[in-house]
Amino acid sequence: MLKVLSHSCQFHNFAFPFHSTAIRHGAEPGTPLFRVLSQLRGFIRPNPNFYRRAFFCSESGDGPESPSVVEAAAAKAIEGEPDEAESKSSAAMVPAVFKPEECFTVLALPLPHRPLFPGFYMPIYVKDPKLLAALTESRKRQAPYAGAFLIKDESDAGSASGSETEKSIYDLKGKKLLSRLHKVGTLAQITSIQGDQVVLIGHRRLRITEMVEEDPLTVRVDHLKDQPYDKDDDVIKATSFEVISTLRDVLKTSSLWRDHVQTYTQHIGDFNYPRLADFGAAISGANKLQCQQVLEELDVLKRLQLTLELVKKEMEISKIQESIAKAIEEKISGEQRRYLLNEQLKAIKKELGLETDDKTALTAKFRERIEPHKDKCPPHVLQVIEEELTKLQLLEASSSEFNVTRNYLDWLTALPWGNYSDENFDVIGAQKILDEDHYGLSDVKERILEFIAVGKLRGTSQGKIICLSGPPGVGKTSIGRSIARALNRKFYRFSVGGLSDVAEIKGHRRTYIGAMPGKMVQCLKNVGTANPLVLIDEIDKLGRGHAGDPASAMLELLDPEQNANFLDHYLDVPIDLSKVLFVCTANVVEMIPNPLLDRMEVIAIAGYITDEKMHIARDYLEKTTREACGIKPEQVEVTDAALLALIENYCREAGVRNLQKQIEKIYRKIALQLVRQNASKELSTPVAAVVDSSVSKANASIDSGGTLVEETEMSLETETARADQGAEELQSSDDQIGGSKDTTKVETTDDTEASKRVEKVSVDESNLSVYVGKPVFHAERLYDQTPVGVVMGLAWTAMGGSTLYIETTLVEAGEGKGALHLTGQLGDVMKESAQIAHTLARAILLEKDPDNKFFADSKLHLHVPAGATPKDGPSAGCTMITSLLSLAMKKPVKKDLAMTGEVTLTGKILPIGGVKEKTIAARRSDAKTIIFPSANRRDFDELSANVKEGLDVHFVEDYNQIYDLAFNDGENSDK
Ligand SMILES: Nc1ncnc2c1ncn2[C@@H]1O[C@H](COP(=O)(O)OP(=O)(O)OP(=O)(O)O)[C@@H](O)[C@H]1O
Repeated sequence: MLKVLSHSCQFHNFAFPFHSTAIRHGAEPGTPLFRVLSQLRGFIRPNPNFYRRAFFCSESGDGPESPSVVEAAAAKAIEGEPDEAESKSSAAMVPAVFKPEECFTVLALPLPHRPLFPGFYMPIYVKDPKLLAALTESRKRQAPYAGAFLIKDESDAGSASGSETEKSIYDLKGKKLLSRLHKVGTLAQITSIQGDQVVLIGHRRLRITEMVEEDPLTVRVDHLKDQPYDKDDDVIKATSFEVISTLRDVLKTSSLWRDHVQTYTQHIGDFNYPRLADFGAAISGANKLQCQQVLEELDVLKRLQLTLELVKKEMEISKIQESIAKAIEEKISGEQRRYLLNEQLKAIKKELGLETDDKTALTAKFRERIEPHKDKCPPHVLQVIEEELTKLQLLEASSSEFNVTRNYLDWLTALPWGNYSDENFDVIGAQKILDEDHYGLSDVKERILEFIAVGKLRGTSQGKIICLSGPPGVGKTSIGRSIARALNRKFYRFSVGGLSDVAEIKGHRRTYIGAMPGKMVQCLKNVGTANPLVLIDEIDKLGRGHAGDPASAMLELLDPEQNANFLDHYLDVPIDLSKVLFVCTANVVEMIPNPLLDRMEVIAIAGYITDEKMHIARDYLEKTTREACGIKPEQVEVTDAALLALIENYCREAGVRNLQKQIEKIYRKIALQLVRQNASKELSTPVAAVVDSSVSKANASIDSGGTLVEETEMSLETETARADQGAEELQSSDDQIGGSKDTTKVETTDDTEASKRVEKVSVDESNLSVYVGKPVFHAERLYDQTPVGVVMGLAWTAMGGSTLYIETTLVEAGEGKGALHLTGQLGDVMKESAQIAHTLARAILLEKDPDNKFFADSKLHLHVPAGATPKDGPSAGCTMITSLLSLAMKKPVKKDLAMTGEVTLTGKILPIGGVKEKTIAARRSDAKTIIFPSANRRDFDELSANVKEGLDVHFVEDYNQIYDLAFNDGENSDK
């Protein structure tokens, strides 16, 4: 059994003394071939191991070396001495003293990978003990020769892998094995046998003629001789030079070959053309069949040509190899360079103190941040910060845990621990600020001033929860901002409308990816002080949470008992929120969760009456809008009549947001008008002229345009044309906006500079619709004098108070037909209230007029407009009774009467809510007499004088009093 040691025909270096004699034989110095080979030697660097290199063996076999020397060299190679292993594939050249030409019967050694070329070493493994014994025997008999033959590929496909070929070859014997061997092989000298390892040296070409013995396979052979050739043949010379020059080219790029060539040129004495061909083929990486072809070729020229083909291919490969190596080297060296430079830069920066490494820089940053607050910062927080900083140092900078810790420290150190803004305890100054920002709202302002006064006396202020409730646009949010200004606290606002995730308030746990602290921690970081004013908007619209209850979380946040140690899930250290002043806003107090409401100080802002709105519009909204639009006060005049019309016909709601929008609309239009005027004037001459109100601005422009042409004597027609065009544009804009020419005045005052000329736009009742469109509200009042069966009631909505009419008519009359039909989107409570009213009205009528069977015999229809608006509540009870009685008695109620109050079955009048809103609504509808339950007297008394002014208000306990007021003009009423 054979196992080949090296896969390609690799040549091991063997320690062997150099033959200076070798150079004496062979190519003569001075011949061209010699010169080329000498040049080739020039590529070879001097090698200190040179004298220990191995050589080719001399084909003639008449060299001076004994087999024992060769054996020693082979043994060394097999043992793998370091200097020799370095050039495993170098060639070997061994002189021999035997007479191989006498060997005609040899043991056949199959070579699975490559043929053995004459002059080359090849170590193989012989696994077949019989063959090994025969080889050992023949060596002992001083005939240490065998035939080495390449194995043919099975089916010549060459697809079988090396190990498969070996396996199948091991099983073959005799003829079968013979048929698998190439007929041409090499006579190999057995130089050493160690265990199953046999080192062969190729000597001469053989051809198998017949089989002599089957096991081990022994064959009879012919010795092949190269065909005679002419040494001076030009073609042979040229081909061999080409082989040499190609080898030289390969040498330039491939260090692998250097050793081969070095060895070869050292043995230049043995040089001849056939040997050159063998050498080229043997050291090329060509496949075994191509090598076998070279081996079988006896025509020297052809052999050289075949070899040339192989070395050329080798050169191409080596070029590719070189470019690959170069590319990789460039890449690696580029990266290395970059890395090195970066490291150097870091080191330099560190040395200069410009930068420390990431972790140190981070730690320093956090320490620096906490340093100023260190004495004010609670010890437990300092401890956590220290622990986290230590942890940060231990963590790998690229780990996710590092990022989590860094973010956590970022939050923890960014909070204003113990950092409070200096509070303002100056009551007078605070009042000034509050008055500056808002008109009226005396309740709220008073409460804030009380708060400041307490703070001043105590020397410190305690966090409180104030809840501002009221319809939209009454200034709840803006007063919150103003309170913060008055108290000199930082302001932070967040809305909790629809909030359903507790994490928004309490933060996420740090374990979640993308975890964030809650709103309150964000607020503290944002404002940078621990005592801000936090406005929590829309607390009545707090969502119902699916995971956790936001209301309870809000409770923990707001409750002064609990929030001194508020625990955010993310921060995980208690925060003191007791110094924070919370102001909440709500539209409907009833919607606020009870435990929260319980802890709040509710201040209701009911809405504004016309008079208040006038003040707000004039002194606040107009001013801010004017500034926002960049208009000077002298450029515009909005008359009182226009404002009143705006409030009464366009903005009837309780708040002033809509009023603000309308004023903005007016001012925007004025701004456009002014800019257009200026634009057209730039085309014409600015001239000092006071234009009469009846003269249009367009004409003024045209006049001035004309003057310009005259004065400057510019006969440019185009200029005039442009002025004309400008005038036309202006005319059209006047038509749109100015409406009547008398109402929009343009005044041009002669100031020092022409640019300071002022035009005044006036807005009054007559041209208001040009700015804000047609009136939205015509009249809330449906009837001038309410007919029989109709009574004005008063209602409260989240948008403020409003008047509503209760209308009752007779559907049909007939004995026993008494019934009541209700319409107007009434809720259950209101329906019940209507039933009570029906019953009570019947009882009262019976009492007042026992013969009147109206209710018993009439089918009635009670309706509450507007039908599209859902209504509910018991406070229209007394209005319904009055409406029913009015119809029954066919008597209209007193003119300009409005009433509200819940009625019991016995006729008692119970209190209602929203007195202020209802009073304001009654005034808006021009009601002169109002009836309230007497229990609401206190509420009414608290109203400011301007709201109560000019109203005839009656407080009643019993329905009979209302009856008197409505039908008998109030003889017995209590005012
Ligand atoms: N009394 C007032 N004096 C001056 N300006 C006022 C007054 N009341 C309201 N405003 C102005 O009206 C506008 C609307 O007010 P704001 O937004 O505070 O209303 P709100 O009550 O918070 O409404 P919502 O309930 O819809 O949030 C603000 O520009 C505010 O300045």
